[in-house]
Amino acid sequence: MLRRLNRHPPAEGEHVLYRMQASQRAEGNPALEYAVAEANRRALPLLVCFCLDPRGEGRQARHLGFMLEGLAETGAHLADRGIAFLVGAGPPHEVVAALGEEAALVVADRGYLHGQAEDRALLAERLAVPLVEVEGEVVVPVETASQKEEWSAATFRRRIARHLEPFPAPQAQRAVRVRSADDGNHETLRLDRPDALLRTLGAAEDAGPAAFTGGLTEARRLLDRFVRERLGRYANERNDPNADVLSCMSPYLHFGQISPLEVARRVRAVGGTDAAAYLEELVVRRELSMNFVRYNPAYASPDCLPAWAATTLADHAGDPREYEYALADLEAAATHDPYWNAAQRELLGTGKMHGYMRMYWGKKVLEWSSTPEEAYHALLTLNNRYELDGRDPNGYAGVAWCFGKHDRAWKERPVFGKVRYMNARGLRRKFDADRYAARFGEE
Ligand SMILES: Cc1cc2nc3c(=O)[nH]c(=O)nc-3n(C[C@H](O)[C@H](O)[C@H](O)COP(=O)(O)OP(=O)(O)OC[C@H]3O[C@@H](n4cnc5c(N)ncnc54)[C@H](O)[C@@H]3O)c2cc1C
Repeated sequence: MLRRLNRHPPAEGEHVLYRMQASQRAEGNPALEYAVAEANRRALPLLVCFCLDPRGEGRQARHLGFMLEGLAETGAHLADRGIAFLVGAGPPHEVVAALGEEAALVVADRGYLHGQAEDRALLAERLAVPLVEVEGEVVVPVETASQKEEWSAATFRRRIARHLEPFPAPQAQRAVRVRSADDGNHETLRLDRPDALLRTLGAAEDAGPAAFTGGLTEARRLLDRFVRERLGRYANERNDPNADVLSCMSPYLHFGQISPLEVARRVRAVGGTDAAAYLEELVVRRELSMNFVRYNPAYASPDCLPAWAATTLADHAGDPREYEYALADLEAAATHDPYWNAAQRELLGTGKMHGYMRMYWGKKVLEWSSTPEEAYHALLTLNNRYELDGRDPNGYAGVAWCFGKHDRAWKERPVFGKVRYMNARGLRRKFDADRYAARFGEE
């Protein structure tokens, strides 16, 4: 999906500029391919720029390190294609606007969070040339799938299904007509010295590195392993954290290091129940999250909740809590619950908590906080600080789900009201929770 973000007439210029933000890859990237086509049409070189923004609050070295690994590979792939990759530091609308002064056209990709949309709006204002946005982080463009906020996965599934047959085609890759990779005319930060960059960006180092290496090559290696060794058990075992059947695509999707369409097509080619269960998560659930942040301006607070959930939580706001923990206790995995602590330790140690435990983890914080607002804040803080895939539409939707979003009312009970409840007994029924607790037990 293409969208003009300002009304400037076509401009003469020395190059076409692609401002890479959400789609941090040189393959399967619709914004990049559109920019190549536009540069070729004008017989101009294409420059790709990426902006490291030191204003990013509370970002951990683990996120930035993973991102820089991916960007280094992307830079090398772009160079192979004859395209210069310029990395700058500073507020994006300033860095990109400066490079855009001599551009005939600026192209942007599309992230859905408020900060990303605001960046593009500021850039559209600053530039004196046309700015075009190209959507590439979804299988079905968000406004094509639905024109409004969807109530649940069931309502969204029906809408998006109409656009999945025939299944969207992969992005064709074009050669550039005019090379820019070796003109040496532009300044760029060196990605081969990530430590220096992390210092420049003021990244916090509380968490230590995550257990994943960034970049498309690693994403494809994991995807390949998933399809060969794990997909066949996905439908039955994806809710068992001891089974190790997940794809681990979320960090790579979050940073746009692999195309969601590439992942979807690879799995779909296998077919069968397991592939269908996976596509339900990757396409329906993930793109429902994009729908949520696109259409619900309050996605980062309990104000986003449906009326029934807000009402029932308010009705039970005064219920006594059996346990109450402050953010610091939660962060330190210092609760009375060995399963919850194990989940928090998995997160701290690896940068990725198992998906099934994320639900339990969120529900318990709601149960153990003095107010739903405090619980909401604690969950988003921990999720965004430690999950490698945090600060993502999926994270906002996942936290909101713990408070009733995209869900229905259940039997009423203390603290939760009619919001779905989870307990340790339920975990033990589903899988060997003690084995999981031992795996991520205290040292
Ligand atoms: C409280 C809570 C917080 C969460 N925070 C995040 C987050 O910050 N970032 C994030 O990407 N996901 C988040 N999720 C959703 C989900 O848990 C993760 O996407 C999944 O565990 C990632 O691991 P994977 O790639 O190995 O998953 P797989 O099971 O292999 O799934 C493949 C892909 O499908 C998508 N997917 C899977 N489950 C969901 C889901 N429930 N909702 C939406 N998309 C899904 C993801 O893109 C994932 O990469 C959260 C869920 C909850 C309940």
